[in-house]
Amino acid sequence: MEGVDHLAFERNKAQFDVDEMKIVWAGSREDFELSDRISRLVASDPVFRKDDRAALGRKELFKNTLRKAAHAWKRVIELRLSGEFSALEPEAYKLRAFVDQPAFTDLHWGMFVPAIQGQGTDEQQQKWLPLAYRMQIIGCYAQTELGHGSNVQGLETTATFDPKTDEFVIHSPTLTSSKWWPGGLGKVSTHAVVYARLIIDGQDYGVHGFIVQLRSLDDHLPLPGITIGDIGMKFGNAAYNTMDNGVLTFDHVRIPRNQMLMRVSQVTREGKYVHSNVPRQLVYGTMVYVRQKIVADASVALSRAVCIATRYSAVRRQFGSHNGGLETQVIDYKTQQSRLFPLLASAYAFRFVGEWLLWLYTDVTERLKAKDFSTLPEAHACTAGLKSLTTTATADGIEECRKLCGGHGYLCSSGLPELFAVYVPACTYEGDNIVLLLQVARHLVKTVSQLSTGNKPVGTTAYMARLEQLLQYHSDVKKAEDWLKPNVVLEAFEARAARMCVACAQNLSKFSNPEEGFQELAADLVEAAVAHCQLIVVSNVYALSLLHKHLGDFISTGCIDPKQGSLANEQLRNLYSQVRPNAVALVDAYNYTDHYLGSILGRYDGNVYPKLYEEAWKDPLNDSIVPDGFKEYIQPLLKQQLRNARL
Ligand SMILES: CCCCCCCC/C=C\CCCCCCCCCCCCC/C=C/C(=O)SCCNC(=O)CCNC(=O)[C@H](O)C(C)(C)COP(=O)(O)OP(=O)(O)OC[C@H]1O[C@@H](n2cnc3c(N)ncnc32)[C@H](O)[C@@H]1OP(=O)(O)O
Ligand SMILES: Cc1cc2nc3c(=O)[nH]c(=O)nc-3n(C[C@H](O)[C@H](O)[C@H](O)COP(=O)(O)OP(=O)(O)OC[C@H]3O[C@@H](n4cnc5c(N)ncnc54)[C@H](O)[C@@H]3O)c2cc1C
Repeated sequence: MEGVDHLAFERNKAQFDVDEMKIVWAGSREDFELSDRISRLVASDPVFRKDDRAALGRKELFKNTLRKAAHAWKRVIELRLSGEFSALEPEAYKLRAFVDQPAFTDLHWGMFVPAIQGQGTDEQQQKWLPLAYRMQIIGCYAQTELGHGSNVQGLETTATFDPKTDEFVIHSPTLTSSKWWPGGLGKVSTHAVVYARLIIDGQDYGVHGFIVQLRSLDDHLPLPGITIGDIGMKFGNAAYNTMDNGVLTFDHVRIPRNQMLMRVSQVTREGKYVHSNVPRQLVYGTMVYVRQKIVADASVALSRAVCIATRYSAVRRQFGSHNGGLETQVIDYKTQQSRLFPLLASAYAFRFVGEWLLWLYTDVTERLKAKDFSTLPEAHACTAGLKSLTTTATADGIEECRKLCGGHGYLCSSGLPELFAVYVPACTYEGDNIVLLLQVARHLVKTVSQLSTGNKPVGTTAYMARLEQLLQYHSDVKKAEDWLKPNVVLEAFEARAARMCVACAQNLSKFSNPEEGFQELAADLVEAAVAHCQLIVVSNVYALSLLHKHLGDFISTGCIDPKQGSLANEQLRNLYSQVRPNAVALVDAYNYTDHYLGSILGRYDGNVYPKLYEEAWKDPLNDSIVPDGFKEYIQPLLKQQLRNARL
């Protein structure tokens, strides 16, 4: 049987309506139709070809990115995917997603524009946004420096107010204050939102955002006092090297006072600092916005990897042939199922949790407009925690999918090495995942400590209100099927998270200096934060494989006993058997084109071996039969061996 027939056979086994599931995955029929239309449009456009990326050098790769971005922008205008004075339409975002190549446009639309929208005054928005919307200026987000990324309060770039000229002087006082990493900065951006310490009359008012022009709009040369370049090759060959992450230093660069983003705080003509009656953390608002977007995107990256690994596992056969019959499909091995199916479930779970987080984010944004800041800590904790949880699981999941594809998974033509290399920095950018979990832990410990003062926990920490009950809880699971009841699973997760948080809070109270205690117990705090974030995912969807993976937590906190742990495992095995006939159909429901998947192993038609064989011959090394360098380096060796043999 050929790979093609394997997948057709698998598709016939499905026990649900794949077309209906496609709508569920997309979110609505309208979203499905939009994704379907845009993905086909991209796949059929030769400019958006991407199968040649792995063999391109950095310069060609970068120029190819500029070409794609310019072509994409042309399509956006032709298809009217962008309103003259409005932000991009969802179609444009879909186009970017299916073009599938990181570019300066991500930072322009994803951070520069949102920073002005969120932190600029109405007047500043009126001035800058129309230019940005038409891409007559191109911006980036210049926050991180050589010496500080996680610790935003530690940034060193200064913006000193000069009352004589009504300007700020932007300066990089040290080597470590060089801006380092911003995407789009290295070669493209004309402008940046630069984060710098505001200094007025010798006093330091902390980090604020400033709009700074970097390059001439005529000849693209850096403006006086500005030094810019690319920071160099990054992990993976093509991957994130399509992006010009940059370095930037300022030598006393002057900008008008009205280019400080002044929605949260202002500097008057007289040099008076005025802080509006809003939390200072609103300056971090762009990061919260992007963290939410990253969570929404995690399911996309993970589902791509799972789609490739599932289809290939159905095509691939090893061992088990009797009397010359077919060997076993590797998807039928229980070990393969126990590694693959939880990832398949996670991709769906992250899809739903991403939707939920979008709802939470939209809600907090509406409240902020009405000057209600009460849910900001919850929004910060949820975006930070779920960004950390989903990106870690997705990066690990992509790598696991590569291993699930055996040797062929290591080939670039499997699509998996590049997917991993592009995705893995998501664990670091927009907040290192451990640093973000510590922010969640801080929120949890605060919630626990406020319980005694009668403060009612809300949102995702509402379960803490039942602390007494959760501390007494012991699961009453008696048979494997009991683990199928959502409430049974949810209570176990709540009790585990609550107990881990309370244990941390109790241990912290033993320290006279809370900050010292927090440092000392950081590893436990991170685990408690993970337990809480997993609970958020579980309360939105699924769970048993997580329970099995973290069985130690559940048993050591006394929520369940070892017998109940093995019943969960038994139930998990039953579930794998139920997923098995539906696996290929479940990944078909993502509705990904072969262009988007970019993988021979994950081809929709399953025609893996002939295409792998064909692809190998396209490698530049196979352009000549005898390799370049043979005469200089190989032939002399061979001749020498011949001489030695004669001796
Ligand atoms: C080629 C094809 C092209 C196609 C083109 C098509 C055309 C275009 C079409 C479409 C384009 C589409 C575009 C797509 C958009 C895609 C977007 C995605 C882009 C992703 C790219 C990402 C690139 C990466 C960027 C970056 O990394 S930017 C830098 C990010 N940096 C960080 O995240 C730093 C992390 N550190 C911090 O956030 C903070 O320093 C901290 C760790 C939170 C600590 O801050 P600190 O002030 O020290 O606070 P604390 O003292 O710890 O806490 C005090 C207090 O504040 C609360 N807090 C902290 N943060 C927040 C917050 N954010 N909000 C609210 N509250 C906060 C904290 O809880 C404490 O509260 P309490 O006092 O109450 O305890
Ligand atoms: C591909 C990519 C694109 C990027 N794009 C941009 C951009 O467009 N604009 C921009 O401004 N920045 C950008 N960044 C920078 C990014 O935001 C930072 O790298 C990130 O916030 C992490 O900060 P750091 O590099 O200072 O890590 P560090 O904080 O130096 O982390 C190093 C190690 O220290 C640990 N650590 C740090 N602090 C603590 C703590 N308090 N407790 C325990 N452990 C700790 C971390 O967990 C990590 O293991 C980008 C980075 C990458 C990789």
